[in-house]
Amino acid sequence: MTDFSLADLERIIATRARSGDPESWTAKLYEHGIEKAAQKLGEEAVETVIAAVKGDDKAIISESADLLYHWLVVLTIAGVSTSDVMAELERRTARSGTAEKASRDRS
Ligand SMILES: N=c1c2ncn([C@@H]3O[C@H](COP(=O)(O)OP(=O)(O)OP(=O)(O)O)[C@@H](O)[C@H]3O)c2ncn1[C@@H]1O[C@H](COP(=O)(O)O)[C@@H](O)[C@H]1O
Repeated sequence: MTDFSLADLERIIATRARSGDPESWTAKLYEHGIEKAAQKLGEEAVETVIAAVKGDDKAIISESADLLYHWLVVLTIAGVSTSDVMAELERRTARSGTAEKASRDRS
């Protein structure tokens, strides 16, 4: 069990993104812009899917960490915060996913 949260990593990423440190992967992605960061996010998503399909728990953990890190970098560059996403997820707790999909299919 750990106390480390996505909000903690989000704060680290925000600082590192603007650090200008040549050793920082976060700064490198930030300087390249949203397309490069989004491309890395997509690659890590695919690697997570492959790990899941293989049933490789160790790889699922490692690829999920890569995925969440790159997701946070994309959010940072886009100027969207995790609390915006959490507010949307909280809003969705009011009804089930299948009910939500059914309401969209009717409209
Ligand atoms: N959590 C991460 C994190 N996860 C992944 N990565 C980097 O993301 C890059 C992924 O690149 P690649 O796709 O080439 O790597 P890969 O997928 O492992 O390689 P392949 O499987 O494709 O061969 C690597 O350089 C990883 O080191 C991360 N870089 C940084 N962080 C966090 O961000 C903080 C700041 O990092 P810097 O900005 O680098 O100082 C760190 O202290 C960490 O807390």
